[in-house]
Amino acid sequence: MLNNAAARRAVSGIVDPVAKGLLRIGLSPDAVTLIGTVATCVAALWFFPRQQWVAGTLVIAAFVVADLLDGTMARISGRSGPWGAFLDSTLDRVADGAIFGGVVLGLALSGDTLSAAACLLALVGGGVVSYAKARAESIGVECNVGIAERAERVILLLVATFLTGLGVPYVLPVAVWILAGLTWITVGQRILHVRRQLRVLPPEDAA
Ligand SMILES: CCCCCCCC/C=C\CCCCCCCC(=O)OC[C@H](COP(=O)(O)O[C@@H]1[C@H](O)[C@H](OP(=O)(O)O)[C@@H](O)[C@H](O)[C@H]1O)OC(=O)CCCCCCC/C=C\CCCCCCCC
Ligand SMILES: Nc1ccn([C@@H]2O[C@H](COP(=O)(O)O)[C@@H](O)[C@H]2O)c(=O)n1
Ligand SMILES: [Mg+2]
Ligand SMILES: [Mg+2]
Repeated sequence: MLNNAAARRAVSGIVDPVAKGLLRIGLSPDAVTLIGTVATCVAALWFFPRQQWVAGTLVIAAFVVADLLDGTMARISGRSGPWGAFLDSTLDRVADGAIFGGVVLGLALSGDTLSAAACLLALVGGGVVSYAKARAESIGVECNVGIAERAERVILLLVATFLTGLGVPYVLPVAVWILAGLTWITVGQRILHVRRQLRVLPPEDAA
């Protein structure tokens, strides 16, 4: 839903100048992908298991935007390519594992094992959502569909962790169940989408 041209245009006024600045100081798109992932993982696995929700959210939010910056840097500098696409997508899965895994640990260690289980369901579902897209693309089918793509999943979880840190009750347990539901609905949407596309494609085009 958010991974579209309109959403990207809306943030480009901030993202583009920052991307140009990072290129000017000599950082490469790959370095930003890597730094963003490592910093996100360290922050998620340090703050969230300790239930330091506000600090964790703010640090992760600062570094997860590296995912918007790296592609912009690659495009501006004419370095977009299959290697960068592979690295970006693969490291997204690592960052998601750390963010959602950190929340699973935080919830479980606080004694809320039911919410921890819901968050685990959302984590596994998120992996399946992304796998479905990668596998669809490998057989020649575009699969940019679904109610809860990565941007929605990350933003919903981070808003919930932030509000929880501010003391708003029930928001994280409710959010992780909603996330688990929306994520698995997205799995279903992608499976149906691929099925429909393969029905309209001649067999030789769906390799
Ligand atoms: C009550 C209010 C409290 C507020 C508390 C603070 C909460 C903070 C919440 C959010 C802030 C952080 C927002 C960060 C958003 C980044 C999300 C993101 O993942 O963006 C990347 C996304 C897709 O990028 P890719 O193409 O690189 O990734 C693809 C994706 O992983 C696919 O996964 P799937 O969907 O299948 O599961 C893979 O399949 C695919 O392989 C992979 O390539 O990009 C977008 O979606 C673009 C639009 C995002 C718009 C987000 C709006 C962000 C809002 C605020 C950001 C502010 C920007 C400021 C920049 C400052 C720079 C220093
Ligand atoms: N290190 C990188 C990261 C990304 N790319 C290219 O950008 C595309 C993703 O763009 P986002 O704005 O969603 O990050 C990706 O498909 C690559 O083409 C790159 O080249 N190098
Ligand atoms: Mg990116
Ligand atoms: Mg990425």
